[in-house]
Amino acid sequence: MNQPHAVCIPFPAQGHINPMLKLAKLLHVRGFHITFVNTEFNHRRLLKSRGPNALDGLSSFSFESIPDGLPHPSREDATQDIPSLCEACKKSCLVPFKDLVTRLNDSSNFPSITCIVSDAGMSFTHQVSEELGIPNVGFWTCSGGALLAYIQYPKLVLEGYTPLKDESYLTNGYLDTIIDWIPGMEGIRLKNLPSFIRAKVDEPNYIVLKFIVEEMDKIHKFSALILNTFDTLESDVMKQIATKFPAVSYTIGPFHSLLDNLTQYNDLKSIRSNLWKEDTHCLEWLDTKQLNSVVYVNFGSITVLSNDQLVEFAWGLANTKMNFLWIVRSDLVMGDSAIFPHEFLAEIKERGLLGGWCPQEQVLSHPSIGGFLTHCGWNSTFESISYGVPMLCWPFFADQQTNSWFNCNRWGVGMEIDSNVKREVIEELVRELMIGEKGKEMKENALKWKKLAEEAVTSPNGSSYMNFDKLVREVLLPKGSSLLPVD
Ligand SMILES: O=c1ccn([C@@H]2O[C@H](COP(=O)(O)OP(=O)(O)O[C@H]3O[C@H](CO)[C@@H](O)[C@H](O)[C@H]3O)[C@@H](O)[C@H]2O)c(=O)[nH]1
Repeated sequence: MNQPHAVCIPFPAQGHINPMLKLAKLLHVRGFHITFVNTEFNHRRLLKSRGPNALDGLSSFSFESIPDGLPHPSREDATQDIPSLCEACKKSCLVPFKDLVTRLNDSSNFPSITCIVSDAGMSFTHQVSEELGIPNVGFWTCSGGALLAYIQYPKLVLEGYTPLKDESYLTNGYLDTIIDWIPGMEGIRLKNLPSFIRAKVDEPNYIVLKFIVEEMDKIHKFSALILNTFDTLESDVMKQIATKFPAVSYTIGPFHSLLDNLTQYNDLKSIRSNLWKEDTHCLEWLDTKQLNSVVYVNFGSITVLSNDQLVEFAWGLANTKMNFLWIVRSDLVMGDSAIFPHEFLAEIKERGLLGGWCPQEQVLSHPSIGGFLTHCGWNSTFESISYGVPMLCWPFFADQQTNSWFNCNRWGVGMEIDSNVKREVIEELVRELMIGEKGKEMKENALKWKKLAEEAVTSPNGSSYMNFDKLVREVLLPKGSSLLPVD
């Protein structure tokens, strides 16, 4: 069998699994046999949310799982603790991953493995790649801007900007310091860099800070780096990134639009990666609403709120008297389930819909959605940009602060909410987003980016379309392998 075979391994969290699955589908459409590797915990969750046969039935696209090394969690429907996951993946995944790759390679049921496509945060895959002689291509799931920011971390540590010495640095104006030595990100402040900059040595985020510094040190080992972004959106940043890496970076986003343009993709549509059960009733509800009249609220898969914050958001939204769809994940509220005041539930009856998890791309592309109140995870940000939806940004952690800065300061599609959330501010900003002058301007900019995103994935000259073709031919495909034509 000389079919090329890619083993795709995401970092085990929703915001990494989703784009990796899309990348795997893109490769499958080009003729690759795919093995997609989840952790056992996430594999179980997928089968629970999508049904026991959800991952069967497609030839040349199989799912495998490896243990993550963490103790059995108290709940199966919640995101695992991120610092613990970072440590566990580093310690526990190498051996089972190597065993899996060896077993697949020795089996006559599968074509030989021709490349590993690894999340850039799963650097143990380098050892497997080196020992078994299989090329390893990295997938960076955040924006180019976030990559450029994270590349600065070793220098920020060396020069004493981080970890913070004590609590007082969070409030004494220190985080407003402008960092003027990152070309491509002029004007950015410490507080707009990925949030781990705020870590103190005695807190869990320091584990993530250390993890990132170590991973950044190894990122140059990948034979190429893939990004879910497009050239015109991040041209300055991508020019800087090109000077930092010997390996070429391939910007091939938006993945979902590139996929939608490929007719062979239809066969793959049933494979989805949501770890929570999707509620599609919201789409029918959206059908009953007018054009651009609904605020969509979703904080992704990791953000947690205190119940007080939840209540401030709730009343802020209710007081606008506007329609809204709010996805309240079962683990959104810290340590408990969400408790909404009865008066709030009565007040929003006709115009507010609460759900547990939704098909986000279908929601964002629905004509009744006028704005998105988001935590600015890169997938949500990029999906919003590519569907032409302006944003109200409440960055929670990681790269979200940086994405919010780009939304508000470079792309003209966002306004930021202070982390100390107050209902009056939410009410005012939601109104501005939906019916204000600034909102109109942001909508126009978002539609401009949507058009540019569509151009990027269009055959034959779109930058992402061409980059994907180059990635397959120049990096992923071994010499002499067959390649399916793209339509
Ligand atoms: O109800 C929902 C909520 C989310 N999603 C999808 O889930 C993904 C969520 O990803 P993202 O918006 O990036 O948020 P997080 O889950 O928080 O993502 C993590 O991973 C991202 C990529 O590395 C980082 O940018 C974030 O900061 C990090 O928190 C997206 O594809 C959404 O379309 C749904 O389909 N339905």
